[in-house]
Amino acid sequence: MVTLQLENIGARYGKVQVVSGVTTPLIKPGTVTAVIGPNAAGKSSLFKRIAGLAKGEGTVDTGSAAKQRNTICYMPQDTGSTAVLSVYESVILAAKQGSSLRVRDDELTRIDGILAALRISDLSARNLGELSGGQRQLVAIAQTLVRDPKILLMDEPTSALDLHRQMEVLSFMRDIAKGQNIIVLIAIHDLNHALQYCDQAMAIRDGRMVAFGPCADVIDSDLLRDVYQVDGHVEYNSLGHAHVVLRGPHDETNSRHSTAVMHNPVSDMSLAAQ
Ligand SMILES: Nc1ncnc2c1ncn2[C@@H]1O[C@H](COP(=O)(O)OP(=O)(O)OP(=O)(O)O)[C@@H](O)[C@H]1O
Repeated sequence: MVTLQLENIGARYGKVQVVSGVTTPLIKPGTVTAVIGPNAAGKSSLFKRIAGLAKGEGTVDTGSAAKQRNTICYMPQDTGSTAVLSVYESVILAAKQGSSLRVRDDELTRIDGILAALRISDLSARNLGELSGGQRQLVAIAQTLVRDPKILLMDEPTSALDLHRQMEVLSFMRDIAKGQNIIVLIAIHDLNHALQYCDQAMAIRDGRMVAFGPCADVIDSDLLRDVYQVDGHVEYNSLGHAHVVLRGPHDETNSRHSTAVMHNPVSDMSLAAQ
């Protein structure tokens, strides 16, 4: 069974340390975790470190999936490609990465299924260079999914998508996590989407994890103020769905609040582990 646990994870570029001391509780299969935090907080760097693409200290424990092929797949934020390939060719190459180039019928069926689920089958014969930003992002999602990862790290996978597609893709990712019993981590700026589609949230600020737990516990007015420097709160609508209501940028000079981060990552983690 795949699990994910980070122990004292750091990430650095050369001598510059950008992530430090990230320790999580055991992340279970079948869950979607939102990785949230402001620009330059270290979300992408943490993903790269987990995927082995950035240097740094600490241990990434993936449970019994450790030795399987494609245990961890990272879908980067920048999905631009200038390769002279059709969409279908690029997805086949992604599926065959690191193995024989012979493509079996069942693999083609699986690729067709993923393209259909993302509603991009009609793009199959198009060249990558001719696609819109949103279309390229959907192809990148397909390229990641066909590798059949056990742990999927998606860096702002919906940033170029229209509202309908954003909801469709996030709902699809949640279904895949539950249906295939895999672990999905999504770096995301839209806190309402995190509340709606993710089971739990990890908040990063200045390269450190400042909270981890169920979304409704992590995303609150303290987090908005201390991590995002905005004033606001979380409300529940008649369907019981939580959503963030923002009042505006937090003005420190008019505030009697402390700027200390209110979440205690350790107590939040114990809450998450219950
Ligand atoms: N290749 C690199 N070389 C040097 N510094 C880098 C590199 N990539 C990122 N950084 C720095 O690491 C810090 C964290 O960046 P990172 O991309 O991890 O943040 P992020 O939380 O994903 O931000 P965003 O929400 O803006 O995408 C930033 O200060 C950034 O400038």
